[in-house]
Amino acid sequence: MSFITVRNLWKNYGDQVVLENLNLSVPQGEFCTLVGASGCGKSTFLKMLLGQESPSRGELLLDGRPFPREPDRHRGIVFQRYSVFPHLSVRQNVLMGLELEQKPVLGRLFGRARRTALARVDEMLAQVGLSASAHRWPHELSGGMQQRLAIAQSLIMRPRVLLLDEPFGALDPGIRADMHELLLTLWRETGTTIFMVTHDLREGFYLGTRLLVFDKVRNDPHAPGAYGATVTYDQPIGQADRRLYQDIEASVTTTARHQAA
Ligand SMILES: Nc1ncnc2c1ncn2[C@@H]1O[C@H](COP(=O)(O)OP(=O)(O)OP(=O)(O)O)[C@@H](O)[C@H]1O
Repeated sequence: MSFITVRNLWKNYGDQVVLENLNLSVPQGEFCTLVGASGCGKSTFLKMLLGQESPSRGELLLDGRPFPREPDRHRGIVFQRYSVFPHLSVRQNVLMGLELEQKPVLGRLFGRARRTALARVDEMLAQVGLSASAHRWPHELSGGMQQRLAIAQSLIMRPRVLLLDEPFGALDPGIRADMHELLLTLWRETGTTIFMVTHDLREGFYLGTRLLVFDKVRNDPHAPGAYGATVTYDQPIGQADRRLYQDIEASVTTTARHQAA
């Protein structure tokens, strides 16, 4: 059964076609990795899944119903940077979502409700290895720790869909490897459906259960905005071979060169 259905989806900004004719059917618990040349509309697609942007044409369905037009607790997002609140401690950053959910006006929990929420927060911090940093400020954390915090902040809300926009792009290779293992563990534990944008095809192959390549099939050098990108490869990972890897890398590089020209 399709959890997320994308049907004949288009997105334009003014005269510029960014995405054209996207069609996907994604079951619950899938880990989709999205790759493609810069400017191919990967982040725009995530923003539509989040409810921050709406499609120009076509359908986006969650459990067979139109996607909520506003971001909500069922969809979490982590960006490459700046996903956390700099003026809140680590613990408060993770607590805030629960407080706003339960007390949308006051934004604060008291008494037993607060103790229960804090117990959940502390458990989440332990899962991402940040227990010892609970009372620190985000600027006191390394890049990897900040991304752990951003992931904790999203997952505490138990989102049905987790959107990751190049979450490890700014991290050193060693830290990235640790983050990969952490993310895979959390994904297996929570069963959440993930869409993750990456510029690293290897990372896409390693983490995902399904690889989606965004690319332009048509290009008019005189009218660069006339055609948008679409999904050119939709590949279950595991059945992928070296030849496919090379084909995808070549097609993405060719489009990147066209965009830069
Ligand atoms: N709010 C907006 N208004 C107008 N144009 C936009 C807006 N958001 C994105 N675009 C344009 O849409 C195109 C796709 O942008 P998007 O950020 O989705 O690409 P991307 O594939 O995620 O790129 P990158 O890999 O560099 O992050 C770009 O040409 C961008 O300039």
